[in-house]
Amino acid sequence: MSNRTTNQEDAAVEFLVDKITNNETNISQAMVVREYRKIGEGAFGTVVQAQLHPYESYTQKDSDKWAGPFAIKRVPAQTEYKSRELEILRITNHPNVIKLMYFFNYKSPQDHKVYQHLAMECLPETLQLEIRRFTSVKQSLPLTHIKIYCYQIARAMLYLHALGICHRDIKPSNILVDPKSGVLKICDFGSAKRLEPNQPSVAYICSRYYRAPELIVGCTMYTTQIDIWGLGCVLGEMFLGRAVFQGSDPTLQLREISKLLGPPDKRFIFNSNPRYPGPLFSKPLFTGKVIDRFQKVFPNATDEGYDLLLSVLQYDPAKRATPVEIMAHSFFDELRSKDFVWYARGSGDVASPAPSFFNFSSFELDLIGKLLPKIYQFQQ
Ligand SMILES: Nc1ncnc2c1ncn2[C@@H]1O[C@H](COP(=O)(O)OP(=O)(O)OP(=O)(O)O)[C@@H](O)[C@H]1O
Repeated sequence: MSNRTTNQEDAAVEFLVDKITNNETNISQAMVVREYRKIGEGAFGTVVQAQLHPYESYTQKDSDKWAGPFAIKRVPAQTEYKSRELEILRITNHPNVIKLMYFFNYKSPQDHKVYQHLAMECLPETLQLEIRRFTSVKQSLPLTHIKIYCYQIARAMLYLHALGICHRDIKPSNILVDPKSGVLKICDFGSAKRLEPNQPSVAYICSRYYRAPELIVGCTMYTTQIDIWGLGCVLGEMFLGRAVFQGSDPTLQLREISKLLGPPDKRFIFNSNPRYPGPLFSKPLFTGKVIDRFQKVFPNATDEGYDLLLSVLQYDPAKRATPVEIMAHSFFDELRSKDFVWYARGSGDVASPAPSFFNFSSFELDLIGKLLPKIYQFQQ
């Protein structure tokens, strides 16, 4: 076959790649790639839906050997920044983290540049789209959906953070969901990094609305707790239907945060970055208690919801709840009930099977430790 052909029947593009590596077996072989739908476009790459076929049996056109569908992310190869994504996806293996199935490099016949391709399992939607679907009809996500999604984000973070991996770009468009099964997986490890203790990292990371306050003031010695701030922003967005802190420029982002949390403590700013040159926003922008402010901003969040939001949206990263504390929070007690039922979007009044929330690996059990009876209380 020619290197790149267009199949008229379904307008798919097919091309042969000499060496495609299976992430699980590490075995490489020649395969035909059939790309048939663009599903995402980011700052760095394109994501297409595709299938793969071993080249050796390719002539049996209608054989059942087409594997997929996969989501193939294509980014320019050999930039130090992007090679981390492959490195990280090669070592991660968790129900709430997107799984890498195959990877390969391929020289584009258009611009003759080499692109790295990551073929991942494909989920139907992003959390961003799911939130929008409800806001477009002036609703917010049902409370049970908010719980199952937030719990799975925390579970992914427990795993990633224990490996030292900080995602650094948590936001609803980097969270994939299957609204039929309720399964959630974190994707886009293009900004992720293994943080080493006492090693600085760039502060200019993470999308503006989801940036932790320490990043806004230029802290370079941050921890994986910046992802917990992102979780708090995503949780708030699920209640609200729109991003909670929408700063119109990077420094005004801190002002938006202070409208909900009150002014940042000067010590917090100094500890984050003693040379922070920006505005301190030390004047209170509302009167009354912070909890009253939360109740006003998130009228439908429930008492447990306020408590969880307050525990994660903390200026001081050391005071922010950890992933295991979040998983054990009473906000998720409904999920632990043996009578738990939920109704997937579009399922009418037919109850849907719940995703597996508690199928912990021994690695996770070690991390959970003493909190296991709290996380798993009603099922024992
Ligand atoms: N495994 C997947 N399954 C389904 N859709 C996916 C998958 N991976 C990515 N996408 C889609 O492609 C979009 C872009 O992917 P990704 O965020 O990894 O790329 P990016 O270039 O880093 O984007 P950005 O610059 O917006 O962060 C996602 O928002 C999502 O819509």
